[in-house]
Amino acid sequence: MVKLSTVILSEIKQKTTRRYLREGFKDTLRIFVQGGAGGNGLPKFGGVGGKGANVVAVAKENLTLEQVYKANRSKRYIAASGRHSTHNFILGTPGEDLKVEVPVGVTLVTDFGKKLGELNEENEELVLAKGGPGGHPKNGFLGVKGEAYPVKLDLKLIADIGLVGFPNAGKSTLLKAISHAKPRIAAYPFTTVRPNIGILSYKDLRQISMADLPGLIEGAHKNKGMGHQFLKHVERTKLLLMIVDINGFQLSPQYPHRSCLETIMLLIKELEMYNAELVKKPSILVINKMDTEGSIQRFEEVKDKLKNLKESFKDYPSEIRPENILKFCDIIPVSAKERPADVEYVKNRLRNLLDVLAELEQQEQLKANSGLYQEIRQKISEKQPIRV
Ligand SMILES: Nc1nc2c(ncn2[C@@H]2O[C@H](COP(=O)(O)OP(=O)(O)OP(=O)(O)O)[C@@H](O)[C@H]2O)c(=O)[nH]1
Repeated sequence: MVKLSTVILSEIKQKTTRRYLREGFKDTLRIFVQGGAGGNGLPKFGGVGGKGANVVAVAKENLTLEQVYKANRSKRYIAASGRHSTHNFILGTPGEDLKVEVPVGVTLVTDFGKKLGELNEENEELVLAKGGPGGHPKNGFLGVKGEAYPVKLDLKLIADIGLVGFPNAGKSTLLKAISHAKPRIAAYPFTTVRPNIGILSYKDLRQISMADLPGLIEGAHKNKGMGHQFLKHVERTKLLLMIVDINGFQLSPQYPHRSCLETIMLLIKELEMYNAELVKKPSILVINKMDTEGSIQRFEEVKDKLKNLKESFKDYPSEIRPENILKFCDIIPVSAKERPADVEYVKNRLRNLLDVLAELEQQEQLKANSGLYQEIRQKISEKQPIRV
């Protein structure tokens, strides 16, 4: 009996939710920064006070926001003041800058929404708060206070490709298959949240990174589920890989079942609601689960509709219809789970597309114009398969 119920339960239990979807997701950290005060001058001798130190952020690979937090739980970074001018040291010594190590990929924004900058390279530095000048004749020999305000550290993943799709579309399956089970877990903040990054390796040693960005569901723009939290990571990817199940999608029994075409429409809508710029990114559409029963017929039915999305979407109500139409550089039916050759083909096309984009970027042609997708499509078709 116990054995029977275990079997039944294991049948019912399809898969557990990903850990980072169950637990809270945090990829920002708010800190307080204060530049050091300038030292006072010495009017009697015309002495100038030392300048207050700056608070400087320094980018470090493999550092997480959690580590930043653990290194200083008070989250306060107050730089040293400059020394006062004295009889012995007429020129006060300036304070030594306070360096705050932060993860590569961080954007730094003040509470007033002012973007201080982003740090995308190892050891890149950014002054967060300037120290005040020392006291001198023009300020009455009184040292000035340093800048002080809270700063938000906002971490965005940097990957070449952003993999987006509704739950169960097969994102993890594809990522695992395409990166040959070498998924590297991103050094990511607050450890409970770890969007996966897979590395696609090619015979010529080229490596391409792909981030699996889960949590997107229908209605995410109304803050359903994880809302749009993960979509910010798409902003920094060079191309989008959208994946849908040929059989469509149903979030739960309370939600309507969406066909494959509707799923594509809703995905584009969600991207657009987050940031209309996202739908201008070069994208490839992967239609997954082509091994399932009836999939070939379903694909035949939808194939032509995918060629003209604008026309195919026009009769849907505006709440679910996107305003912008994403133009796919390629549409690929696959079985991520059952057919390694399909996965290899996708891997090839991604490489082709990234190569074409790099060429176009070099020629500074990558401007949003209607003929561009035609050109990209043509160029990737001319590319030879790459040995993967
Ligand atoms: N038949 C079939 N099943 C697949 C295929 N790809 C994925 N699946 C199955 O679909 C289910 C969901 O796959 P996942 O890779 O976890 O999907 P996901 O998009 O990462 O889902 P979330 O983790 O919810 O975001 C799993 O049971 C997979 O085994 C496929 O090509 N064919």
